[in-house]
Amino acid sequence: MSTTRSRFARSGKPSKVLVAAASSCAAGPSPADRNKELASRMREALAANKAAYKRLKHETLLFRQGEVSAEALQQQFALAFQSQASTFYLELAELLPSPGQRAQLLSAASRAGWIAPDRALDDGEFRVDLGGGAPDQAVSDGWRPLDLSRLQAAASAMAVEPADNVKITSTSEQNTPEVPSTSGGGPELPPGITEGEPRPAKRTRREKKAEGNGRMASGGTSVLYWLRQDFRLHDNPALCAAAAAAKRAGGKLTFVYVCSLEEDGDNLETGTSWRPGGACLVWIEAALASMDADLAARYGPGARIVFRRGAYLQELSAVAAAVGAGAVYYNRRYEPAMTATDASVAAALQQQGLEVKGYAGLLMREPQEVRVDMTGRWVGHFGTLSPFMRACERLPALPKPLPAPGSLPVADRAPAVPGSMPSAAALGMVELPVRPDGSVVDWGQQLRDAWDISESAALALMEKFMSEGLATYEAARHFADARAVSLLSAYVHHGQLSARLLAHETLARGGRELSKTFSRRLIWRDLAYWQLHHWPHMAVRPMRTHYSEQEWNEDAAALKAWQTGRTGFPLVDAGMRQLWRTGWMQQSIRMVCAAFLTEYLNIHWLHGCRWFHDTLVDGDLAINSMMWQNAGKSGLDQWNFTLLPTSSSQDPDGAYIARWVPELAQLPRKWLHQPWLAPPDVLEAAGVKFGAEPSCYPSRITTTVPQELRRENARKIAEARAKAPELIDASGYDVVVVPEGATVKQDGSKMRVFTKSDYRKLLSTVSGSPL
Ligand SMILES: Cc1cc2nc3c(=O)[nH]c(=O)nc-3n(C[C@H](O)[C@H](O)[C@H](O)COP(=O)(O)OP(=O)(O)OC[C@H]3O[C@@H](n4cnc5c(N)ncnc54)[C@H](O)[C@@H]3O)c2cc1C
Repeated sequence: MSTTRSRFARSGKPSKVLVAAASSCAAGPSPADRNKELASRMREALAANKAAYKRLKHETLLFRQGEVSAEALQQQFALAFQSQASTFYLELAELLPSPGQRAQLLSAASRAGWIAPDRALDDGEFRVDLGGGAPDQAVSDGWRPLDLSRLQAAASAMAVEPADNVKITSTSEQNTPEVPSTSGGGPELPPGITEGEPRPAKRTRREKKAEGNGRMASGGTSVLYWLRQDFRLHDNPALCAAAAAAKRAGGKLTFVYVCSLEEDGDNLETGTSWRPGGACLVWIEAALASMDADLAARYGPGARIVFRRGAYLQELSAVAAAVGAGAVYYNRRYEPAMTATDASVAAALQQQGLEVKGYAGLLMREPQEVRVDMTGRWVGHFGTLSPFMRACERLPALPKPLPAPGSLPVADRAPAVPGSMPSAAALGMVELPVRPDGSVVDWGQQLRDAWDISESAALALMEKFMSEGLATYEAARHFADARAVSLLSAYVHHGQLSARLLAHETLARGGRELSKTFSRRLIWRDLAYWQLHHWPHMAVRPMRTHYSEQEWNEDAAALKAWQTGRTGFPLVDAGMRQLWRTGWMQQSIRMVCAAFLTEYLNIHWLHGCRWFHDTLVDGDLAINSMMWQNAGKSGLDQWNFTLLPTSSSQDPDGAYIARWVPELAQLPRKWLHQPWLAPPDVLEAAGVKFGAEPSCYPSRITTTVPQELRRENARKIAEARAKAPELIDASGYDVVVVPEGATVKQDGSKMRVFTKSDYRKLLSTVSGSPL
């Protein structure tokens, strides 16, 4: 423990070095107001440092109590230190008046490892000058550590005043901390580093020597590209970097996929993370098969994927040894179990002498990058989209998406690694029940029939949406038949479509003007990951902690009816049947089904969350948990609208119901949403019979008036809230304890979250005390 403390003691100091650097930079020709601004930024940085220190003290205490592992604690230390330094440097650079000064500062920061090398490049004109080669080459150049003399040459070529008066204290010589290296792609990278190489660890003499001849420290020349949730060639930062590294070292690139579900999360019953559900596994298997074929067709047989089943570490080590790899590259994942797994695998591989590098390829903004600021102008409640969006806007612009590599340094022949499986299907990740007669029930076929699971299909669908759907999204996105939505969620979730590419395309095609809502959808996605990062238990525990006291119904029969689409409420049943058959539902229908379970049946949102996780092809721990928490009213947001299962606005002509609930297909549209109201002769003419037999449409599982059911649910929420007055503010709003690091200013403080007005009013009735 003392080592960790001393690490922080050293890493907590660099603000002094930064201050020295900053003041010498500011002492140049900058006007007085720049200095003022600089001083205030520095004060903020120092305050943030203090908050980080408090947080680390708390984490250390938890470590002593055995609640936090040594590894997690070390990561916290590394993050706290790096994030302060990185943010500070980047902000400081913005304030400097001349490109020469900026370049010097960023370059020094990059050499010291405080910011990613590509940030140093990202400074306007310099990027142009240094990225002058062929597109692939420019990309790979961009990832290399910078050489200051090259920057200075570039500056003088552009006749930029060399900033001689600026004396920058390079922290690399003075104060390189011995924090655990995150170059292993651990989850925690500093804000501001959205992609590129993580901060390099202090290089050994052997490594420095190896760099001279382009070889990796281990002596291997080849690179493993570890595929996970990034089944694509376009805009794939880890792939571009891996290819460039292998080219530099004169080695080959090998693609490897390891199936180790056990290490990706717990099973559905327990724990904070759930391994991918059944529908997602079907998708992954097909995505791997399609990518394997694409790779071979485009780059030759040497690009075929090596399929392994077993523990990540063991399998990656075995493949690395077999192909002579000295490095493993991958795009990061963000679910709690996955980040923990990745960090420990990376650390162990590094111990074996392999270079391990993680990149940001799944989200637009990595969760640890965004800090919400609730102190300025009020734009919305904590945890909702607006403050999060504002925090994202303060970050550097998103880098442009990368093209698919034109060529890859792969072997001439398909890799033959003993112990590998011949195909994705042979990994056996999808469990298929066997009938008594021995035949296999391939339930995944209906999903494969419903979707073209390939990168090319994702790109084609995006193009179709851009040219046909985007313009109508705003007005027609709520229709159940998905006439105006993109249908891209599963492709985005599994990394077959880059979120960053989708965002860039949307912007380029006038998305902001055509649909404010669609332009924000991917920010919602990042918000979900930000929530999961700060509330790692959000898949299993209410984020408003006092809601865990809520009394729910335990009604297995009702739950089963909901899952199988036999509730007797046609819109709910249509949605749940579509989910089972295709693994997908349009958002409003997901909301109708979710609200039906929680508000009308008063069944715990966790049951719904689990079912969706297992049956959705886009089943995403972060988004699914966020949406179900909100449906269950215990999330940071509460749905403040009524979704009646009998409403016809999502399916005005009843075609959606008729498609998925064929028992009602002949019923006139007027009665489709509430068939129990249809006169007997109409029912008879349409051939509709109510009953439990499969040929009949089920009778309603509840005949209580929906409004009364909702009132009852609200009463139960009020009772739970009344037990925790300390978590309710004077105006009746719930408060949550804000996790450290989630905001710019608030660390560990209590913050008000949006609370429906009827819940606020009801509370005083239940608790008997005026608010
Ligand atoms: C109870 C419930 C559970 C959900 N579970 C998931 C899930 O597990 N995985 C999932 O991807 N979406 C989930 N959603 C969000 C949303 O319903 C789907 O993303 C959307 O319906 C997918 O269709 P689309 O691609 O046509 O979306 P579009 O409307 O075209 O949106 C484009 C993209 O934006 C993202 N997006 C859209 N809505 C949201 C949202 N509310 N939050 C975060 N990102 C969003 C998705 O990546 C989507 O592909 C859930 C919604 C509800 C109400």
